[in-house]
Amino acid sequence: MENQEIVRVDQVSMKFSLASERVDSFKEYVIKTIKRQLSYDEFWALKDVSFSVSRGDAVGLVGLNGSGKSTMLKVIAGVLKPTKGSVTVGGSVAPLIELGAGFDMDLTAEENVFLNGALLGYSRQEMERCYEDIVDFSELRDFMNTPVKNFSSGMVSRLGFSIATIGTPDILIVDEVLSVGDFHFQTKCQNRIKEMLSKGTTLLFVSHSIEQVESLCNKIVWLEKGSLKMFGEAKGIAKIYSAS
Ligand SMILES: Nc1ncnc2c1ncn2[C@@H]1O[C@H](COP(=O)(O)OP(=O)(O)OP(=O)(O)O)[C@@H](O)[C@H]1O
Repeated sequence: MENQEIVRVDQVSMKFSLASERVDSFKEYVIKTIKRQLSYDEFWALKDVSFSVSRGDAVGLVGLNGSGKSTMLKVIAGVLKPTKGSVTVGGSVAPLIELGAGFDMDLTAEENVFLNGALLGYSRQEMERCYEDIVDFSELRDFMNTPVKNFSSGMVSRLGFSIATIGTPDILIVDEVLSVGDFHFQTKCQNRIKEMLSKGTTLLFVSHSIEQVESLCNKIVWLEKGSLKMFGEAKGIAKIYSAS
């Protein structure tokens, strides 16, 4: 990797196998599997995608539904292993993907702060130091003793975002989280991301709002049906994308 390069995506392709026929029961599934009667369609969600991200860049991933944006982020976050190609990442990664996915819904919000912190690799002491900040930022002080199963999806996301952004990671991966929560909280999240950017964090960001991408990002990766359509300076690409 070159000095300033922090993420390199090199000829990445990702294949999913989809069952091409309907199976109505588990029994039928087992029988068909044993008899090798199940057939699968191959689906390439990413096709030979390459780009490189420099330290401090804020990269917006844009494209229509199903173009492969979330899959790309998951491959970079290491959640999915690419079928072909490779991804090289030169720093710590905080993935804000499916916020609250690590929560235990039966536990209270407070218990989940410590559980989620542990999942993100923080010690109990570190989490105790950050606890007040998390409660403040989430604006959920009155609900910290409530089981998370009673939270609305917006509240779950607020808590998840507040925990996931306590540190200053080298790379922040944000998938659509800014589209949840109300306008007031979206603005707060956007400001926190800007703060992290000003401290040198590199951002990879999926949003359906080209305005949001333009406001946060200096580079754009435009995906179309799994292929890279354009990659480069945000301003120019945003104009072409908006007009398309
Ligand atoms: N685990 C999976 N198994 C099978 N197919 C999948 C899986 N994950 C994604 N896909 C398929 O891959 C394609 C790309 O999905 P992806 O979620 O990356 O698109 P996206 O650009 O993020 O879409 P959206 O804008 O709707 O969020 C879609 O057709 C989707 O159905």
